[in-house]
Amino acid sequence: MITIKQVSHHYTMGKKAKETTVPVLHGIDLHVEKGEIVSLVGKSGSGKSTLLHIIGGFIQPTSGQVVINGKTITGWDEGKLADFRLQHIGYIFQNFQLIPSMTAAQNIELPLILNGTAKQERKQKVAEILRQVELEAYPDHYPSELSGGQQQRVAIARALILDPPLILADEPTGSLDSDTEAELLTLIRKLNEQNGITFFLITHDQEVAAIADRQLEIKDGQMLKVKGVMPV
Ligand SMILES: Nc1ncnc2c1ncn2[C@@H]1O[C@H](COP(=O)(O)OP(=O)(O)OP(=O)(O)O)[C@@H](O)[C@H]1O
Repeated sequence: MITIKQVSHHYTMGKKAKETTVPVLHGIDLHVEKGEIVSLVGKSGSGKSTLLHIIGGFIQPTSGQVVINGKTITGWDEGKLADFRLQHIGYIFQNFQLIPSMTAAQNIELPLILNGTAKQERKQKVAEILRQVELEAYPDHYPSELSGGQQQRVAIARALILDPPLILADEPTGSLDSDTEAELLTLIRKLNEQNGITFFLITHDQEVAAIADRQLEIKDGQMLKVKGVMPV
């Protein structure tokens, strides 16, 4: 599902004459099988988010190759990447990133509008996914009228609505208390087992890392050690 070959990345900062480079990732190799849950842990600044953004095609690596669901996305233009993301990748973020002026149902419906799904089918799919994340009683609530856990379930429903085979999550439980976190982890496991969705999760949290089939650790931009099998 994800193959990363010798990916390195540095950011460039400052004005042209005084540019400095910030090296972040160094020769990363990584392979995630379809249907796996893989977690990535590492200290702040170790390069986790940069790697996630590279996997999602938001950042082109300085060197190396990224293959997602059989497609080598390295070097693609933004339009092609945006289409690819819509079909293949769902995102979940720590701060949910819901649109505050839209209800739960409207937030979830948005990707369906973007991909041109007809209205009746949209309504049907939103109702179905609201059931799956156990929010059928809250379609008309705005994000500010929902708890943190409910907001994150709306975000998960939005990530799932186009049936992507892969979900990338950046600290998905970072804003939740421990009970809500446990509920969310159960939901992730259920979605993995029932729908076969592959999850790649960045986390600081051992509870989250523990639900993964495999746990990767990054230190100073290099893959450190792997619980289970080797990353490639
Ligand atoms: N746009 C940018 N320009 C310059 N440097 C950046 C940029 N984004 C990140 N960095 C630097 O790259 C390094 C890795 O950042 P990254 O966000 O990938 O780390 P992280 O492991 O996700 O950290 P955290 O756990 O704190 O979110 C850091 O030193 C950061 O300052």
